[in-house]
Amino acid sequence: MAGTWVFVEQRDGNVRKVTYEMISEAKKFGDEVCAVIFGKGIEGLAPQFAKYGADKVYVVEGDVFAQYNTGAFVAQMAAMIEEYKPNAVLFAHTFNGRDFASRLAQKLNAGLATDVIAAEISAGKGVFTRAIYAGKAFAKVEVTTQPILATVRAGVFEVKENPAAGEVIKPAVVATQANVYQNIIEFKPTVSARPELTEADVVVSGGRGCKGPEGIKLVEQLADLLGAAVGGSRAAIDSGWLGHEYQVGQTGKVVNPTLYIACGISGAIQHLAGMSSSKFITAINTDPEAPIFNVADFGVVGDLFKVIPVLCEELKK
Ligand SMILES: Cc1cc2nc3c(=O)[nH]c(=O)nc-3n(C[C@H](O)[C@H](O)[C@H](O)COP(=O)(O)OP(=O)(O)OC[C@H]3O[C@@H](n4cnc5c(N)ncnc54)[C@H](O)[C@@H]3O)c2cc1C
Repeated sequence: MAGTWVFVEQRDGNVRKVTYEMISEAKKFGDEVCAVIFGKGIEGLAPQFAKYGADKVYVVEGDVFAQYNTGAFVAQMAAMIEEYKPNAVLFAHTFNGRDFASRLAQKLNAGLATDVIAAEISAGKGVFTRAIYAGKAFAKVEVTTQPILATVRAGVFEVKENPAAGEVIKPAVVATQANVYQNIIEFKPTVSARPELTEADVVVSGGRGCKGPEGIKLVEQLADLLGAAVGGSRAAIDSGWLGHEYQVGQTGKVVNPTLYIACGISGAIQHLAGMSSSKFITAINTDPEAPIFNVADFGVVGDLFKVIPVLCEELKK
């Protein structure tokens, strides 16, 4: 068994940055690195993976792969693993990546490390660091079955250019419509000019302290001046001030930006689970005892309705 495979996370030909992060990191393990892409009309994407170090690109085209669906993707990947025998397969720790990797692990009876933030992979052994207890502690887990499977958190590994051959390989397509047991009837993406929450370099989030849509508007203004994504605590989401897709935390999205600005968010453990690995954390909160200040690099004890407008004015200068 040889080679580290990286499953390409893409939708409609838009490749998520975490794919390049995984390819760049995989180079460190000294083994052959292969990108694996499933989709329809995606062959043109193949050359871009070579730039970051893909020695080979497995391209699997077909109608059945037009949208992510568990049955067909698992059947196809399992057949390819059987044929090519990679040492490890990495997936993005996204909703689809989590679904895919866990179902594949079950089918192959293989070990899976999830939400990985550091990895060491050698022949037959993968040692991974992952956050546990909502980010309060870190566990090192060893996967000893083959292939080694892992889902990787976005934003933890650096993207590095490292040109490689990128030889395109077209494996036999074995998945058919018979493997599809749920159809996506309609897909409506949220249209936003802001960066995608899990990939943004800066995230500005609002919590219950925003007190309503007016406070959230201030958060959005600050985000737009910084070219940032908007996020929210569950309290803000449950109050209906932001859609569910904005929730950061244990039951929402995990973000890992360079800068996370928490506005009117107390810092409950379930919220920290989604943002505590941000490189720099800033908090605006009226309560100096708020737990968010325990993880903040920089904090403003103050009323967000006063602090954010001043910040916005400064940023406009
Ligand atoms: C199983 C489970 C899963 C959960 N998953 C998540 C999750 O994924 N994400 C998540 O966020 N939560 C999650 N929660 C909820 C979590 O426990 C907290 O209830 C939630 O994060 C609190 O949101 P908040 O910080 O906005 O509100 P609060 O805790 O009410 O904090 C509001 C903060 O705003 C400050 N404030 C008030 N007025 C102002 C002002 N004018 N200016 C500045 N600051 C002000 C206050 O001092 C306070 O610190 C989960 C809970 C459970 C049980």
